[in-house]
Amino acid sequence: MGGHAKELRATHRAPRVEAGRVSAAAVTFRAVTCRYGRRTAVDAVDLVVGPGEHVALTGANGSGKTTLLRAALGLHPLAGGGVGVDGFEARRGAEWARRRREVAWVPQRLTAGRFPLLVDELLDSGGGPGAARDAAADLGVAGLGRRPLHSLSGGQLQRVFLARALGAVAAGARVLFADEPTAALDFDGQEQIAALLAALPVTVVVVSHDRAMSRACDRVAEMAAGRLRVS
Ligand SMILES: Nc1ncnc2c1ncn2[C@@H]1O[C@H](COP(=O)(O)OP(=O)(O)OP(=O)(O)O)[C@@H](O)[C@H]1O
Repeated sequence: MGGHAKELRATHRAPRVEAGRVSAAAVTFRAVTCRYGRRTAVDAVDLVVGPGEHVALTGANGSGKTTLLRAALGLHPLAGGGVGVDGFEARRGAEWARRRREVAWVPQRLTAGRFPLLVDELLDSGGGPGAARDAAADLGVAGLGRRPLHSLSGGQLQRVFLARALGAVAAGARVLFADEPTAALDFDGQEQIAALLAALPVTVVVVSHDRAMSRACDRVAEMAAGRLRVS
């Protein structure tokens, strides 16, 4: 673990998520390959993330980071390889559904559009409604519960999705995938979220172009043109 990560973990506690009540799982990406039509977006990626380890996934735009995480959740088909959580590789629909309960998820490109959900309804959908609402309060979006998602600003929406994911962790998810969770946040928000994720006692894979986030992680893995370079 890097010195900065240790320091952050020592000084910040994730809100309402107690270390003793959650456990972390290993995540194993094994020769993961994904395509869009004939174009290969993720090319035989191998990565082992230990239980409780925090890995920042960086790399140029279009290098395959989002596709890799979506494939690990069953949201993009695998053209080859597999993704194990504590050694178990999902294959069938029900197994992917279980995977999405095991792995808390902060998606990228939070365009709620006209999606007809209220903030509270989204918070309640992550499996840990009470903890998600507590996290929403800690993240400064508690007062937005009756607002439709499409009426929020980008940063507010990002905080709501983070709160939902923290609720899922409190409810037992042992892994968190977050795809650019600070992209829409102000500077204070970026620091707050980097510290908050650093304090989480679960396995974390976070896509980020934000150096504070990379520094708060144990390790950086860099994607380039669909391939992975681990430092
Ligand atoms: N729906 C899609 N249809 C076709 N090609 C796609 C689609 N989504 C992504 N791609 C392509 O797959 C490749 C990887 O995209 P991906 O979104 O995984 O990259 P990324 O590293 O997450 O990028 P960014 O940092 O910009 O978010 C890119 O070449 C992209 O153009």
